[in-house]
Amino acid sequence: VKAVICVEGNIASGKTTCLEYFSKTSSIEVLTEPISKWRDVRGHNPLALMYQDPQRWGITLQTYVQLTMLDRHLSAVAAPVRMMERSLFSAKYIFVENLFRSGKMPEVDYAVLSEWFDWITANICIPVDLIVYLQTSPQTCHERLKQRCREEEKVIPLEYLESIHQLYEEWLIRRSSWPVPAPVLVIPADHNLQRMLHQYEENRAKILAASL
Ligand SMILES: Nc1ncnc2c1ncn2[C@@H]1O[C@H](COP(=O)(O)OP(=O)(O)O)[C@@H](O)[C@H]1O
Ligand SMILES: O=c1ccn([C@H]2C[C@H](O)[C@@H](COP(=O)(O)O)O2)c(=O)[nH]1
Repeated sequence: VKAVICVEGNIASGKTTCLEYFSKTSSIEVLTEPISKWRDVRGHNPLALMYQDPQRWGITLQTYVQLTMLDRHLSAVAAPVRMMERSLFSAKYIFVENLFRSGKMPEVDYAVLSEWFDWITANICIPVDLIVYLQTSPQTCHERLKQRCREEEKVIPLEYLESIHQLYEEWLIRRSSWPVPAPVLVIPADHNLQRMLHQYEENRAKILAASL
């Protein structure tokens, strides 16, 4: 039986580090976010453009994110357990929603993206068995983001991470915004690396149980 686990969390919450840890398990295959594609589609960088001018380029980035995430979800599974970074769902429920709610996405762009998303989810089966939510404070993410130093992300203020955090909490904890496609395992993720790895080990059985 194959299982799909999506690792969700704010920007720089530690998702890649978590996936890297579990990639050492032979029964687990890991799919990281297609961010290299978002930074280079035929020589263009829609991620950088979006941060520079979200009003103009938000729909461009999010259309491409939606395509590349769909491609990830539909790619052939090669191991008993698949762990992937984020999902088609968070692209829409967190990032598109954030652009729209903050007034940075025109209503018509939001409508077109929503029509696409609704069509995809109504016509294509996107199986998810478990969501692992790395729950952090926006301050922690802000510090880790500065430390990581991705060129495109230098313009991200703390307020942006606070909005993303609120949307994640509404979706996965308060469950007041959008449908949650799978059970949620919450892992507090403000701790240092050593403690985080220890917590991943403690949660290993629960995570792998998704494949039973
Ligand atoms: N528990 C931790 N404590 C301190 N720094 C961390 C921790 N986990 C990850 N980092 C660092 O924070 C940055 C963001 O982590 P990363 O795993 O890339 O997050 P994400 O994939 O969620 O954006 C990286 O520089 C990483 O080395
Ligand atoms: O739908 C999306 C998904 C991601 N992004 C942005 C947010 C970050 O700048 C990167 C992803 O980096 P992580 O460190 O893996 O969180 O891409 C977006 O704008 N829209």
